[in-house]
Amino acid sequence: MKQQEQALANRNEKTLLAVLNGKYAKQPPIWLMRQAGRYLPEYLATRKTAGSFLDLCYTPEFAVEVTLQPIRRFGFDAAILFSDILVIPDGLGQKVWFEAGSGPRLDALETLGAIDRLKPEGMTERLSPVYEAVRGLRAALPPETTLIGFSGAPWTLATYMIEGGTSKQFTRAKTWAFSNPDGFGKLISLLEDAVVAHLCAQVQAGAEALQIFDSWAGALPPAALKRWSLDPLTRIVAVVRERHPNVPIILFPRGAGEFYRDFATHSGAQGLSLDSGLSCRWAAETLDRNVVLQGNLDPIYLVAGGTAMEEAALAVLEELSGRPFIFNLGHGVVPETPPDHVARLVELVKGWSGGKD
Ligand SMILES: Cc1c2[nH]c(c1CCC(=O)O)Cc1[nH]c(c(CCC(=O)O)c1C)Cc1[nH]c(c(CCC(=O)O)c1C)Cc1[nH]c(c(C)c1CCC(=O)O)C2
Repeated sequence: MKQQEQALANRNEKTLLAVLNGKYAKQPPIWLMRQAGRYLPEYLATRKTAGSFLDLCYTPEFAVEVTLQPIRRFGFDAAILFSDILVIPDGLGQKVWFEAGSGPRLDALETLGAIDRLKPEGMTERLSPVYEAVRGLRAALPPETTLIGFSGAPWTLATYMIEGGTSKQFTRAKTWAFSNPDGFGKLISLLEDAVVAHLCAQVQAGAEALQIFDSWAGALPPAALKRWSLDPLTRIVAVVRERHPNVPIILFPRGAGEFYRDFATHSGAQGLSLDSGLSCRWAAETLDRNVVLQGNLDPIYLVAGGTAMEEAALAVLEELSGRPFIFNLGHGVVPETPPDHVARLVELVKGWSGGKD
């Protein structure tokens, strides 16, 4: 191939997809959880025009715009659809709203009987603006940028639905799970189907890779973590992969600790997103080499910036880059993050030359 054509082909190759399919890249691709959001002045401006947070999620034109903002600014290798995990309960007919300062609020499920009032039929129709945004993004994104669709995991969604919002102890959700596992299992099973439907609809609209967030996996003790996080996610991966064998799936079982080993060997996922609590060296040495690792800089290093951030990012690169790897944070970008620090991080990862040939 002539040099010019080769350069063009390389430019159009989606590095992140190639890595998720097991290809080693000397320089790892980079994207960040919550790369769109309140740390960007342009997000705050769009947010003001859009009305409520859910209006922003459900207006394809605005959702496309805020998804593209961090791509324009930083040239990340992937765009993650701008939406929220709580569109699933909203689409199931449970009331969801966002209050400034106190995070998401839901009309909590008070009894197991409330599960029967959820409306799984018609959910994807109600969420059609989300899929419309995915379609718009595929048309708007540069050819080298991978489009990631996402969903919350059944356990994490169940915590919000039962607690009525964010929780510290998860007393109500865990009490249901521990004292009436059969009844609680009905909710998890309904959510498994909803997650599969939501992910497949995103793929049909053009999502090229998927990430499932189990943000509160770490709140469960071992036997419950297996039953309510690992097992449902394994079933979801199997069904989605059967329908869409070429779409890689990344799981993020935040706080799952040594269970990351089981996620690597048993879930069937192509990628595993590491939280910041895990040692990169431990992960590199322990986790099955068939799974692509993603992570895991502590997001507060991005607030600190300077040499502290640079040294921590280099340590992640050095310890994880010997295998197919995607640079990311261990959790989402926080609103206090100066955008300049993000620019510096991207420059550092893109300019890194320590990877093995
Ligand atoms: C648990 C969870 C939620 N939402 C999400 C998770 C899983 C990841 C994680 O653990 O953080 C996932 C999520 N939420 C959002 C995205 C968009 C894509 C991206 O990552 O850029 C994604 C992938 C936008 C958002 N979701 C939310 C915002 C802030 C809302 C605003 O603009 O006022 C954004 C940009 C609101 C939200 N939504 C949720 C919470 C707890 C909050 C309030 C906390 C906060 O304010 O950061 C639920």
